[in-house]
Amino acid sequence: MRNTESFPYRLYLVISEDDCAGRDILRVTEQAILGGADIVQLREKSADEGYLLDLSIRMKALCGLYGIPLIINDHAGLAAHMQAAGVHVGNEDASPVFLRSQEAFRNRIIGYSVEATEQVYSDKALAADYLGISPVFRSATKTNTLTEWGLEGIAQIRSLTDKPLVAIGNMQLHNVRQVLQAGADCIAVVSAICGAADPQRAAADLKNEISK
Ligand SMILES: Cc1ncc(COP(=O)(O)OP(=O)(O)O)c(N)n1
Ligand SMILES: Cc1ncsc1CCOP(=O)(O)O
Ligand SMILES: [Mg+2]
Repeated sequence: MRNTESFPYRLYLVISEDDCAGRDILRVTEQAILGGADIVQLREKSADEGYLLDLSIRMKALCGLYGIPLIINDHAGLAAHMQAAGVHVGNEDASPVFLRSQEAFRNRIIGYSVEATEQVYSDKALAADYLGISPVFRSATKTNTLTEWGLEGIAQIRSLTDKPLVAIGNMQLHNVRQVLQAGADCIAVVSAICGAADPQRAAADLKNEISK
């Protein structure tokens, strides 16, 4: 049986200030939540430490108002320090095995990106709460990627693990149905929400498609 009880989320907003087309990141996040995003990841790749801490605290307060978990990308120390719901790490980041051994992460969500088949049944994947299928389709938002998994890749990963699977990479209204049918549990989105003229509407349309 798939283990989605520990990770019941279906629409995952991944966001940075740069993704918001000049709009306020907190406002875009709130609109996405109002539209149906049920988990949020702050993914700032180049913000300085002090600024990132301040922004994460404001994001956590906003998410807290709606009972939405905040995941911090890459920065495990920051996630623990500010008591975020969890951290997302890839293959260049802290290992999920190491993080899980730390008291601070025993009860926090750890997400891990899978970029190659052998990673799906690795110790890192076993230690994680969900696996990011990274990327499902090529995306202009993140270009330093390895495998474009496609629908066949999702089905292959599904056959190898019961971990909750988060599909990321060019997730759009027209492909989420097939992505879920192929075996993903959750859809993670940057540009289709953050770059939309109406982020709330875009999130609501995606959530509606996911919930069909
Ligand atoms: C949900 C989700 N899946 C995959 C990623 C990618 O993480 P990573 O491979 O560490 O790359 P960066 O995001 O750090 O550039 C993600 N962030 N979220
Ligand atoms: C962070 C990340 N990890 C794999 S693809 C990607 C970017 C997804 O962005 P978009 O939803 O705009 O394609
Ligand atoms: Mg990373």
